[in-house]
Amino acid sequence: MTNSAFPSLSTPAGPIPADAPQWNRQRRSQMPSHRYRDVYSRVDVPLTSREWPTKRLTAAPLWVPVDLRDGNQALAEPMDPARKLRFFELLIAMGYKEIEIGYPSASQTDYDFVRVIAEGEIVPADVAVVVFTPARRDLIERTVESIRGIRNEVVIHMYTATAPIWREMVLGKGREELRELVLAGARDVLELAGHLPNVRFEFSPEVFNLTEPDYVVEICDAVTELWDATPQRPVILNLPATVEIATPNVYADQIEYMHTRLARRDSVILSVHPHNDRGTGIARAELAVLAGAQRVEGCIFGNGERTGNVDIATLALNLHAQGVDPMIDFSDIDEIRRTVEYCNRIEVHPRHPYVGDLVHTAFSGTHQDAIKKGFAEHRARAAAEGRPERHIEWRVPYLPIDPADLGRSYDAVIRVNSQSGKGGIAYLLESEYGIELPRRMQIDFSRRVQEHTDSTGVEIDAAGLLALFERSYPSSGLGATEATDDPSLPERSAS
Ligand SMILES: CC(=O)SCCNC(=O)CCNC(=O)[C@H](O)C(C)(C)COP(=O)(O)OP(=O)(O)OC[C@H]1O[C@@H](n2cnc3c(N)ncnc32)[C@H](O)[C@@H]1OP(=O)(O)O
Ligand SMILES: CC(C)C(=O)C(=O)O
Repeated sequence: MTNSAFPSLSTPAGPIPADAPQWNRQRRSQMPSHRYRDVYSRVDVPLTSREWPTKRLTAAPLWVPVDLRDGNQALAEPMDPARKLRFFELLIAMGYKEIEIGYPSASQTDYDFVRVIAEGEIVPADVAVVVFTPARRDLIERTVESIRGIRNEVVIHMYTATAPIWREMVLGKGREELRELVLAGARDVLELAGHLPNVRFEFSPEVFNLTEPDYVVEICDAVTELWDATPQRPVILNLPATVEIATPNVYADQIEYMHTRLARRDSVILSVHPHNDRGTGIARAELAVLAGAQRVEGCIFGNGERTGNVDIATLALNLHAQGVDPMIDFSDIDEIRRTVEYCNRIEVHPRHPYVGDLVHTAFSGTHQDAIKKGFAEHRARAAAEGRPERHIEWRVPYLPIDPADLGRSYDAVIRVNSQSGKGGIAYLLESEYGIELPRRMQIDFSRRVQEHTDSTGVEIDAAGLLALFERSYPSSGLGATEATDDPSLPERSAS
């Protein structure tokens, strides 16, 4: 049966599943879901008991932004040198201590940028830079050549896909041959850069999340042995969810499996690199840290191939919102966003966590009412405690963090349309014009605002509210003039 409004869609015509509860009348759809297999039939997830669900996030992991490599390789127009430099300077200013700066064998631009880092004086001494390479000798040579002269710590990050489909379809190798390819690459890295005292190594078994667990432990252990990982010169093992394929708890199980089985564990920095194909990159990274990950690679605001890399700004601010220092400075999030948008030439969505234009805004009446009461309580409590408002505990309903922590004002916290109520309208008039409406008048005026916004269908700003107010109550004498002492009419407060 076709749906007249949406002719290309057909109403599901299949049966209601036999085991569906009485209250659920959904029918089987026409979607060809039988074409896909669940994760449990694609990869063994052998953990039977787990510690991670009982753990808590109490400290920030080491954040490693990969915007200049993984983010960059996803852009229709990769960053030019000026954009790369601007992005890099932003990352330094925010406080990142390890930054992936590129894939020097990919293009002359990437190579030249590494040379800019090598030859300039722009990297603080306590910042390590990461360069990325596949396990191919020619490309490893080019990578090592690119870092010559860098005095900072450098991480050479080598990757090879290890999952069966990639092994067979892309690289044309069996398990043993692939192991040999990885070890040959690792030997090349060691031969060409092992003598450089400021260089450390990282290995990523790409598509870790679809690789047989015993095999990935075997490969990783072979690599850490070859590179002779020690606590003084630890090796980073980075376990990517290159393409998300399962619920985040499965990834947490996979990470805990590795965390508890890897050899030389005290000489390994366990790192994760989630993507966001299922929209669960954040959850994946958070659960992975519970499961033993110490380092997280991602992109600020989640740029990256397909649906992006995990968003390390959201991850960090999730910690902040739990009272944990994110170790990265987001106190001017709009400046960060402007720079990221300029460099990536991609806009940040208005609903993007923490940074979107609308994420600190309530249009709906009951939420506005709660926020208004929350602000009043906040101010009163600060006064009662004799402490600045910015220092006391934040408890305002519907605002998970204080927008001021991110350098934002409260201007857009309440915006009025037909979904709004008297609390929000009163808040705007009071905060913008110092007009305090008595409750009876709030009720009356909000009815008039409702009529107005219902008929126009659009938002009304504070100036529009004031004009409507003056038209509605000409005898109030407010607006540009004096407050009245008639108790049924509003007062203009001293502020
Ligand atoms: C998950 C990730 O983000 S991985 C990073 C992906 N990023 C990029 O690819 C961006 C930069 N890449 C590039 O500029 C180019 O791909 C280059 C310069 C690295 C290589 O270019 P080319 O030599 O033209 O090779 P091409 O791009 O076709 O790569 C495929 C070849 O590399 C091999 N390969 C792929 N990954 C790896 C690896 N990690 N280690 C060794 N070989 C690999 C493939 O088997 C294939 O070999 P074949 O040609 O013998 O079949
Ligand atoms: C190779 C790794 C680090 C990666 O970029 C990925 O798997 O997405």
